[in-house]
Amino acid sequence: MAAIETTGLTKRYGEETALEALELTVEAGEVFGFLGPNGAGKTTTIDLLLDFIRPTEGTATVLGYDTHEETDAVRDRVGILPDGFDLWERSSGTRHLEFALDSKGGTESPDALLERVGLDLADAERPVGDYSKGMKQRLAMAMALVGDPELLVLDEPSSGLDPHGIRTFQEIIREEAADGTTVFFSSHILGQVAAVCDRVGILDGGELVTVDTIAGLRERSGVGSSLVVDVAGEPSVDHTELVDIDGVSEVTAEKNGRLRVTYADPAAKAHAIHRLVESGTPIVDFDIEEATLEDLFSAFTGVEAESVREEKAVDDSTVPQRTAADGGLAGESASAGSVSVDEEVGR
Ligand SMILES: Nc1ncnc2c1ncn2[C@@H]1O[C@H](COP(=O)(O)OP(=O)(O)OP(=O)(O)O)[C@@H](O)[C@H]1O
Repeated sequence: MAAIETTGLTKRYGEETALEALELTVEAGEVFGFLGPNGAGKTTTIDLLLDFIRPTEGTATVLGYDTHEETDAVRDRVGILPDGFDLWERSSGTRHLEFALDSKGGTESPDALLERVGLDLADAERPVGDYSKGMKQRLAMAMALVGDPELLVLDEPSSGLDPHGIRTFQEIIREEAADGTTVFFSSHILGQVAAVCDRVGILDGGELVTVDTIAGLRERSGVGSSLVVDVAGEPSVDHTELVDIDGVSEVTAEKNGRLRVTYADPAAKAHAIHRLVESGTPIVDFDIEEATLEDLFSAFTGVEAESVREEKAVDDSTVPQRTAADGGLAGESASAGSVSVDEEVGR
């Protein structure tokens, strides 16, 4: 059974199409990265999967349950770290976790969860209004992990985290995946997606542009990797001899006797080295420069990777507020939400 399956999933806001006929299958046990520039439709997709908003057309199932007809069954089994979640500023981190454990019937120890996300136990006693963005993000991750979810949905999980926090989150994702949990996460930070994902989907302008493994994206993007060879003196082989090798797309001589052989087919690099050695070219050193995920992203979306890191400016006014206080699964009723943790616990 697929962990996530969407059929023709579409969301329009008046004339604006946020998501166009999404056909996506995420297999159980996969770590799936959802990439896209600002406004691509990533959060819209996640909101639809969790029934925070309703589709204009199409359907989706999560863990085999219809997202709209069987919302409770979905939310019971999914841990979510939403984008732009709200916390109750006057309540402590521990109180938030206890609330999440109560709502989901989780049996984990709050201290163990806090330790896992790297949140100091003393800090957990302070009101979250005093927390930095990264500390809030760690708390929200701890809440997402409550109840040993079958699927983790993480919207921009590394937002506000320092490098150590990013490594901690990557470790958690790997541990969860090793435990059989499916992980679906959106990100702008392309390197982080490459570090943990089995497959990547690239969304652009509400449309799914491609889905593949990183290796598959490399192959299909046409963005070549390069063999960079340092030569003492002049190469004893003509450029055209190297360009003629199957899979080599370009050969350029750079300064300081450096030769750059760009190839789409990895087998071509061995042939190029062989040809250079055969010709008696004095090779001092060589290196491989792989096409980066940023290159691939630009190839598929036409958007430079830097620009996708800009802060988002989206009018969320008609989107129900998500809260992380029950694992981000408060949904429309709680989010309309007037019930705070303080009220809930009678303080
Ligand atoms: N409530 C809304 N009303 C009108 N348009 C909306 C609303 N929510 C989202 N949109 C539009 O839908 C499109 C997709 O937005 P979405 O938030 O899903 O993008 P995203 O990929 O998550 O972007 P980001 O990376 O910036 O968070 C955008 O063009 C956005 O302006």
